[in-house]
Amino acid sequence: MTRFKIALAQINVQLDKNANLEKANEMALEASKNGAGLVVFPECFNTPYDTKYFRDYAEVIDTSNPSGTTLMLSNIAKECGVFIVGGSIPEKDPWSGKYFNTSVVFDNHGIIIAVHRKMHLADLNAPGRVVLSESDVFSPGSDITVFATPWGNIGLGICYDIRFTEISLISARRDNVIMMIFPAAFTAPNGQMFWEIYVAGCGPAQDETVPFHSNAHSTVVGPDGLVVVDGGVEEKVVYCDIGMVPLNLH
Ligand SMILES: NC(=O)CC(=O)C(=O)O
Repeated sequence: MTRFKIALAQINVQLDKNANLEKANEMALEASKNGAGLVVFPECFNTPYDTKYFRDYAEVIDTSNPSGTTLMLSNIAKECGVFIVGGSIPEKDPWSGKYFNTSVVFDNHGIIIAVHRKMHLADLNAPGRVVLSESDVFSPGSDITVFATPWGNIGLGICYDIRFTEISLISARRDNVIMMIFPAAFTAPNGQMFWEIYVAGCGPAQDETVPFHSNAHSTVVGPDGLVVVDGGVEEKVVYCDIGMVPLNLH
């Protein structure tokens, strides 16, 4: 895989849409100066994440004649020479009158190369923490989205979509993606459950004398993405104390 740097612009989203757009511009410029080839914004990066704002902040997304936030992102991508995954914005479809939670992707010339409408809407009911139903406003999208980059194909979902692993599986198997990107506005602590997990893989030992040449290297990767244990190639039991890498409990 060709190497590239991704930048995740963790904007502190404000009520003022223009302030959010200016911040996006500023962070993309900084990211491109720091060598990023791809910049990602959060879910609803131009709108406070609350159903009471979605209709008022919604914009039409006309891919052949971009305007508003979409035009601004296109210009940033062009000026900075970076690919942009435009987080998501509330979209109003002028034909159906429906609203969608939509991510627009741009190449480094500012051309729109993908549009993803969130397929799985977050209807959250945790009294005292969060009670919010996206489906009060948004309609679900229907398509799995993959876009091509110089580094390989990349799959795209929005926040709650991550819970439905079929999206990632189909993108990996059908479109051979090198990575999945999920702009998100996870509530705490839900995000932690989806982004900070241990993964363990256990393979057979290597044996040069048989036709099947196993990779071996049974591995545990921690929630920080670092390899905690690599079992090498010999036959052995590989142990790992799970919980050694603390979850990030902010
Ligand atoms: N924005 C979301 O989709 C929120 C979500 O999924 C959560 O659990 O929080």
